[in-house]
Amino acid sequence: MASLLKKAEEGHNLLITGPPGTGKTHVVAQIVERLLIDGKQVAVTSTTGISATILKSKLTSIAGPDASNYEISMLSCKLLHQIEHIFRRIRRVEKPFGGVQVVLAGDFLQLPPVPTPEYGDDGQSITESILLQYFHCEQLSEIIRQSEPDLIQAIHEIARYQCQLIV
Ligand SMILES: Nc1ncnc2c1ncn2[C@@H]1O[C@H](COP(=O)(O)OP(=O)(O)OP(=O)(O)O)[C@@H](O)[C@H]1O
Repeated sequence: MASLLKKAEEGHNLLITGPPGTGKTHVVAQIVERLLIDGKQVAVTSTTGISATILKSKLTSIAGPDASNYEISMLSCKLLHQIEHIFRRIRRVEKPFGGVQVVLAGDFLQLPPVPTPEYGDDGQSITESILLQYFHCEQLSEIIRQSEPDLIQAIHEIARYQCQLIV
């Protein structure tokens, strides 16, 4: 986590992924708090109401324009590109995201994007987006929420569609 906080403070765009319980929400909350202490403006969004509620409960203060987006597996490629375009147009800065630092977090093995054909959005995941070249990507792997070895093994196996645990 220390290295992620350092990267965030240095202004890098971050993509934080990992299985359930590896501390993604925790580290995003820490990053937000740290950037606020550094005097930056931070906007936090989420693709689901429940994850926004969980994240908000971990934050003591929130304020707009460094951006953090949580539950990133549900963000479609099209929407990410639209956000990038809007940031560039509004700020009139020809850099990725108009120079706004962006932190994305989530688990691509959890909920996928919902296709919205009426907006021409096929629901493609951001994993193939060319914008990811502008991100420092880090995968968290240590499951912190659970301590039981069997359960942790089952979580990893479920994520790989290989669960063999029978109760
Ligand atoms: N560095 C840490 N120090 C102490 N506790 C931590 C740390 N990281 C995570 N935790 C705790 O571990 C639990 C799981 O963390 P968290 O909810 O951030 O995981 P997650 O990866 O976001 O999970 P999910 O994908 O299910 O939302 C929480 O209770 C959290 O407070």
